[in-house]
Amino acid sequence: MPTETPAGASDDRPAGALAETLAAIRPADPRALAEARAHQDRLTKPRGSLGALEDVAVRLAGAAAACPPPMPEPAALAIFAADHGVHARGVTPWPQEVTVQMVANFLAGGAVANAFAAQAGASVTVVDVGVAADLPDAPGLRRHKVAYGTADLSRGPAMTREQAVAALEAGIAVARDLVAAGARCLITGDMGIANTTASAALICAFTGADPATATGRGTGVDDETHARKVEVVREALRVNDLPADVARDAAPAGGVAWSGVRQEAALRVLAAVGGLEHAAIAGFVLGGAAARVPVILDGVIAGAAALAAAALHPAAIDHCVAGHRSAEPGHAAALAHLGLRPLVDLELRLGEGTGGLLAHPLVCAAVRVMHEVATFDSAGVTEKPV
Ligand SMILES: Cc1cc2ncn([C@H]3O[C@H](COP(=O)(O)O)[C@@H](O)[C@H]3O)c2cc1C
Ligand SMILES: O=C(O)c1cccnc1
Repeated sequence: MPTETPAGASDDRPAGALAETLAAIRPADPRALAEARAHQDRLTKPRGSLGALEDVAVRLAGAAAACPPPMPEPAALAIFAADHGVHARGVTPWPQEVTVQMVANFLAGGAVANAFAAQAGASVTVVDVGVAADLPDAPGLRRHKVAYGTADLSRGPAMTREQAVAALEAGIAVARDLVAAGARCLITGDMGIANTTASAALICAFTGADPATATGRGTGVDDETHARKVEVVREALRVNDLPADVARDAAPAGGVAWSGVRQEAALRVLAAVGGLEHAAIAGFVLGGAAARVPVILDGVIAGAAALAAAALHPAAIDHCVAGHRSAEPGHAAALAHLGLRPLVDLELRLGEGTGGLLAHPLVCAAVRVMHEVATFDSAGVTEKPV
């Protein structure tokens, strides 16, 4: 993995599917945004009375470059599964084999994500990007294994640059295929024991947050394990030479145009402290954005991955909706940095895509208003005097 990037060297820009996807991403369309805002104000309701749902509908109009935007259904959930070398540091009480066991559970339809997906009418695809075991064939399983888990991010880079790019491109391919199969809304999901540690490290590197504030209790670790987890995140940032100025390099700065240097910094951070599922989710976000299909982000793992996607191309976030805010403290930091307001806040701390799935009916309702609600003119309702 390159540790230094010659400034502006175009040869170091990502090539292949990643480069093509980045080149295809367009920011929110200003005309559709303005039209959607104006349309909201003509509907038979007091201005602003649908609160954050109005913002969601306007956001999706900008993303689709169409007013009203297409209904975001059917939805497709992709659960990206991978293992983590940092598991060896005792950052979670759960054995690593729970990752592969939960993959089997998803495929059998027995997880919370399956129940919520059934409720939302969403399809479920499980993607092996880096589970530390071989999986038998099963309907609904996609194989994109890049490695049998990452290396320990507290001892050195978790991935090589090539592995990070391969996982990004796996996520891009999954998004492309789900859209080709008819999905009009993508929902991110994850499974990977120990992945809240990698999430915290990514959030610190991309936002400059301190490990003590960004590192949470994940599946519910005790005080002693939490203290160790914070130290492991600190070590990861030190060992991988990721001080606060790396975050400045890699993070989107208010819509500033992206550059090869920024992309290299983003790839370096992602490879150093990310998981294979984080890279794949970042690619999934980029793939949805390139296809102008909205992406509902799940919890802290998705938030960390979206920071990587934003660093690769800030406009990708124009196509995202934050499904919920997880109980993990780093998630709030990630959402604030991305400028995203979560739709649901139910103290969930599960992952798998559960928070994204719960938000899907809200996103649909917000868009349906744009399609079906009468205007003051069409319904003959008197507006309040100005
Ligand atoms: C049975 C079970 C099901 C899960 N489904 C999602 N996660 C969530 O918990 C894990 C992250 O927490 P930590 O960093 O503390 O290990 C991830 O696998 C995440 O998807 C689960 C965790 C468990 C144990
Ligand atoms: O925010 C999440 O998605 C989350 C939190 C704790 C454990 N697993 C996932």
